[in-house]
Amino acid sequence: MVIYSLLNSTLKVQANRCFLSLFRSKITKNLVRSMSMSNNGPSNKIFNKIDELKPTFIDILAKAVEIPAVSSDESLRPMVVKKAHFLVEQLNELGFHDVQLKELGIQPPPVTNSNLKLPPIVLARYGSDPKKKTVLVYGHYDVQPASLEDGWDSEPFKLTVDESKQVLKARGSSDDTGPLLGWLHVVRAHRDAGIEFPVNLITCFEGMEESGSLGLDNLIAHEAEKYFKGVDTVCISDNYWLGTKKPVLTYGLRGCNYYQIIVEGPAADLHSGMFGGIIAEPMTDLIQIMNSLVDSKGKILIKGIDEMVAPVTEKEMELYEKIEFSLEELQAASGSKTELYKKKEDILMHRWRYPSLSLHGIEGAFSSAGAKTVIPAKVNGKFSIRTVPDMKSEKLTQLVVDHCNSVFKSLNSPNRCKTELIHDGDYWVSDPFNASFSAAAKATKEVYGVEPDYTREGGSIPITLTFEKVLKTSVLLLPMGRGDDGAHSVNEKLDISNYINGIKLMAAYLHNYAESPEN
Ligand SMILES: C[C@H](N)C(=O)N[C@@H](Cc1c[nH]cn1)C(=O)O
Ligand SMILES: [Zn+2]
Ligand SMILES: [Zn+2]
Repeated sequence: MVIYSLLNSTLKVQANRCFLSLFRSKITKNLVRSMSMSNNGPSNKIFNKIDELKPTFIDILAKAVEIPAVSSDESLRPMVVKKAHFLVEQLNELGFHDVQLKELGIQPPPVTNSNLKLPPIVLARYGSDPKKKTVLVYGHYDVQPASLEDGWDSEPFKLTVDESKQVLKARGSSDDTGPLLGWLHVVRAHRDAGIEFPVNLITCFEGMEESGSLGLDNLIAHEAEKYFKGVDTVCISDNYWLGTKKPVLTYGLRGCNYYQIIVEGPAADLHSGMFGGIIAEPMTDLIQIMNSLVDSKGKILIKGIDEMVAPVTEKEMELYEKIEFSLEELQAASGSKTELYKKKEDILMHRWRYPSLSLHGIEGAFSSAGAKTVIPAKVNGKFSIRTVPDMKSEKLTQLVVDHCNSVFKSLNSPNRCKTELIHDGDYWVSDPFNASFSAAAKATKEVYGVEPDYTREGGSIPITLTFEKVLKTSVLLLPMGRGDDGAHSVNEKLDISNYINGIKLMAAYLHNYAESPEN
């Protein structure tokens, strides 16, 4: 009744005036949606269709993961581009319109091939009804590297359907090819079931997320008033439940600053029998510097970082108490009992709201089997720092570079040393009680029968804050996979139930958001 009279008065205002302010047009859009969707929520019909389409969804995932779209491997860049084209085919087949591949130009240094093109952004629309809300869905089609030698039980770029465990195993199954395809499957299910799509959908799929989302900030700024004009909210499905049983909605991410320390000296790799003991070895210098960054308890040893971290508040402490968490599940996910903390609060805080520094590897070092007696001439040590409020990227980089330079200086080495930022991406923390989160909480109840937990994530999705700031919209993180999926690790998997229920969750979320009286 209230809705009707409000709607009537809004429509009268419309009739009496020749224009609509942005504010009024938003209210009208919401009320019209409330009315038309009220008897029509996410029906069993769409859920049944999603169940029916399960073999098709698995088939499409199999085709997608076969393309080794590793963004960090320059030699595989054509494969990343091939996967973008694969998505374009899918989008066209489903009836998306205005499908565009947006080029981002040449990859900035540090890069080996100075003419390397960044992979394109895949933009597409499904519907453009001014009476409907517009949801932008972001996902990434690039993946982390993977090879059998890393210890995979099966070929990483071939989907293994493990019937006994009911899982889909392949690189990208959970991060992020499976969830990205989920949005396309929601469209297919609506189309095949003959159900009207509840919102206008815009896709923004990138191929550089695993390598710092290079170029995407600029594209979002450029398209804010063009392709992305009118976006009411952004939804990202590119993270995971905290554990293996309870669905979650995520309202925070850590940022990531990725660095390399390059140490070089000799003109070429040398025989350690001939030169060992008589020249300064780059690797020896590098190890000293890397060893000075973090201790075995995870404490960052670079001065000035702790001072940048926002203090814990009492209110924040209460949030951790409510969250369901199992130490055993964490141990199963890591395949070990090597955790540094035992208490839930300590573990969650150190994953979500404190920075961490991880040493990733050394390019140029001997790393194969056998016992090669070589002195590497040039080595690049790679490490990253997960950032949290209120750390500032530029200040952090200054602290890191000063620290590495000072340690190198103390070695009195004749070698050359340079420390540089490879890429950075901001942390993000949001209000988890806006219309988008409410729609997702309702959807979670409808699909899983439970209220979700509200979590933050230790990982990073560099572009999240940009969407929020530049498009001036809310952003929701709606994960599909579980905490033990093995993203970035060996034998990455997505449970079949998470894949199918995740698609239902996306569908229910879009319907609920469309019906919501607010934006
Ligand atoms: C959480 C997301 N699925 C993810 O894996 N993000 C990467 C992004 C990244 C890569 N370099 C810096 N950030 C991550 O958190 O490692
Ligand atoms: Zn990832
Ligand atoms: Zn991801």
